[in-house]
Amino acid sequence: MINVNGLRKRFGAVTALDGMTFTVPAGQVTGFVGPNGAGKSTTMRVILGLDTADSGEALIGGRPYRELRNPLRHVGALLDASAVGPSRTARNHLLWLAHSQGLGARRVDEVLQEAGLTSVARRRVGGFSLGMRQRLGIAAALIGDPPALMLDEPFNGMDPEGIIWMRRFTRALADAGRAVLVSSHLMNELEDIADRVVVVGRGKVFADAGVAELLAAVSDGRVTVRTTAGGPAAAVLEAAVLAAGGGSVTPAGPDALVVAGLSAEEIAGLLGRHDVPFSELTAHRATLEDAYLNLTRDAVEYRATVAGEGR
Ligand SMILES: Nc1ncnc2c1ncn2[C@@H]1O[C@H](COP(=O)(O)OP(=O)(O)OP(=O)(O)O)[C@@H](O)[C@H]1O
Repeated sequence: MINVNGLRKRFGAVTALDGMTFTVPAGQVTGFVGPNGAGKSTTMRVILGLDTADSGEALIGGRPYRELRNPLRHVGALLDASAVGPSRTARNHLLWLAHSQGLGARRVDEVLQEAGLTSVARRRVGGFSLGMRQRLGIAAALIGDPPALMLDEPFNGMDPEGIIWMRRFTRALADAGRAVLVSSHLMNELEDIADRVVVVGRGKVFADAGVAELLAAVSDGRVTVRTTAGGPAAAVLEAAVLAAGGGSVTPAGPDALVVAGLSAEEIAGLLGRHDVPFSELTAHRATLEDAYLNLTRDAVEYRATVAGEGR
């Protein structure tokens, strides 16, 4: 588990962190979302001891990074995928890292395999695409088989196939019991992989909540019914909505109705019992992007952050 508690950090006149506080629990993907300049990278750098906070603390498994012996066995990070020397081969880069942590070549070959890099292991990193560099960054983060991982904008610059791979991989890392922190400036990148999201702006946490809870808050429970029997369907559903004490049935085009106040299961049962034919029922699914907009809708301070700090 990673604990970040009251981190403050200034760079000259810029306040990068302003009391940043959150936890990254084991077995979950925690999304770390906010606009450019919100303080995500600085937080990760402080956790990893690459930057020092002016005050507050960041703990990995209860200890600050600088107190960890063989730190890569405690936490792995994907920060800047372009940071590897271009003339090194992927395998040599990982061997060097492994040796620094008292690990051998066997572990290197394992992580190369896990990251899907075995076939290019002896190629120079200078010729790697950004996607391959991201995979190498993941292999490096995993070298010490750490219980905690931090991935800073892991989807940046990846092609669609790489994005799918990275999403599945991230999810699997958490399912295997690790604490995983994934930063992104786009909420929808975290759809289906994050269990929780920590939304940040101007160096502090703006919202910290479970994804299921966030989606439930914005889900309006509407269902679209596609049917050629619009009249009879509307009659049956309007009666049911009335009996349920609230909701609505609204025509939407020549062969569709939008129903609020009844679940898709209830609608299917009702239409079936009344022999009203239908070809499709679609429950409207709220997205994380909807949740993000809902969270930040009333926040003047946050809107100002979003509008003013794009790089
Ligand atoms: N080394 C530095 N020197 C001066 N200012 C810095 C430095 N590092 C970060 N900052 C500033 O601190 C603030 C937070 O930056 P940070 O990179 O942590 O944000 P971020 O949320 O990770 O955004 P991005 O997605 O753009 O990386 C920004 O205003 C940034 O310009």
